[in-house]
Amino acid sequence: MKITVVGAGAVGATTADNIIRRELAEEVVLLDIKEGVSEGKSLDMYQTAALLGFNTKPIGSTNDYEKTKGSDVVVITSGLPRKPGMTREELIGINAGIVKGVTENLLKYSPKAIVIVVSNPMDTMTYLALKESGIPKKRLIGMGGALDSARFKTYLALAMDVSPLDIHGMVIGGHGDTTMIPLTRLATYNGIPVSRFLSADQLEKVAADTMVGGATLTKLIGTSAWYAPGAATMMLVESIVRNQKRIVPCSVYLNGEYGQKDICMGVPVVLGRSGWEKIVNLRLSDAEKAAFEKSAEAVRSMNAALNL
Ligand SMILES: NC(=O)C1=CN([C@@H]2O[C@H](COP(=O)(O)OP(=O)(O)OC[C@H]3O[C@@H](n4cnc5c(N)ncnc54)[C@H](O)[C@@H]3O)[C@@H](O)[C@H]2O)C=CC1
Ligand SMILES: O=C([O-])CC(=O)C(=O)O
Repeated sequence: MKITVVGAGAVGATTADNIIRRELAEEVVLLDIKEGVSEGKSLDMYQTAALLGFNTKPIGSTNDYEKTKGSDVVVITSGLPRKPGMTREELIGINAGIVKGVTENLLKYSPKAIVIVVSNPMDTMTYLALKESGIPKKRLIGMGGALDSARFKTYLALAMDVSPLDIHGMVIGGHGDTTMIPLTRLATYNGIPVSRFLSADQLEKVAADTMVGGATLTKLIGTSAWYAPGAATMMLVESIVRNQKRIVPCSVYLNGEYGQKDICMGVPVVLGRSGWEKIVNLRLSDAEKAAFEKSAEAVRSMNAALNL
C-alpha cells in the first residue's frame, strides 16, 4: 500500500504523521512545492519510528510527482488556510487553481488512486476535482463531515461531562460555517438519545458551536486547525485501506440522492477498499430536509463561481 499526501503544511504533515504511526501503508509520500520542507518533515517523522515503534516509511518530495507513482490513496491538502474573520469560501480564488493542478499531476502518476480532498472550500474543491479529472465518482471523497462530526461529539461530551467515545452523532450538509447540519435528533450516548440528558437550549448551543467549530479555532490560533483535521483525514484513509466499511459523512457526488443532483456535499457513506461504496439514506425530518436544501443552494452558488 502506498499513500501520498500533497501539502506538507499543518494539515498535510499531521495527516501523514497519523498515517505512518498507524502503519496504514508501507510508504507515505509527502509532497509540497516549498523546497526541502516535505523532505525535512518526513525525516523528522521517521526519527520518531524508533521511539514510537512503527515501520511505515515517510518520503519527502519537492514537487516531484514521479515519487508519488502508483499510490493507492492520495490526499490533497495543498492550499491556503483562512485567517481569523475569513470564511472558507473566500479561499476559492487561489485554492481552485492549486487543487486543479495538483489533481491533474496526481492522476497522471496514480490513475487508479482514491482521491481525498481536504483543501477549502472543500465541497467546491471536491466538485472541481471531479469535473476536471473525470475520475469515477466513487473514488472521490471530500473530507469535512468526519471532522465536523468529531467536533459535534466533543461538544456533546463536554456538555454532558462524559467520554466522547460514548457519543455517536453525525454532521451532514456542506462544510461551511452556515451550511453544516448537526443531526442532534439522531445523536446518542451509547444508544440513548442525547435529548434525555441535555435541554433543547443546550442542544441548540452544541449545534451552533459545532457549526462555527473551525472559525472558533481559527480565531484562537490565528490560522485554521490541524490536529483534528489530520486525525479525521487519517480515519478516512484507515477505513479505506483496511476495508473497514465505516459509515462516515463525506462530501460525495450526488445524483438524485437526498434530492440533489450534480453537487458534492456531505452525506453518510460506507468507506471501503474501493472508495465510497454506498450512500446511506437517512430518513430526515422535514426541518432537516429543508436545512439540507438550503445548504445545497449555498454550495451550488459557490460551485457556480468556478465557471466550469
Ligand atoms: N476540509 C477540512 O475539514 C479542512 C480543510 N482545511 C484546509 O486545508 C488546507 C491546508 O491547510 P493548512 O495545512 O493549515 O495550510 P498550510 O498553509 O499549513 O499548508 C498548505 C501547504 O500547501 C502547500 N502548497 C501550496 N500550493 C501547493 C501546490 N501547488 N503543490 C503542493 N503544495 C502546495 C504550501 O506550500 C503549504 O505547505 C487549507 O485550504 C485549509 O482551509 C483545513 C482544515 C480542515
Ligand atoms: O476552519 C477552517 O477554515 C478549516 C476547516 O475547514 C476546519 O477546521 O473545519
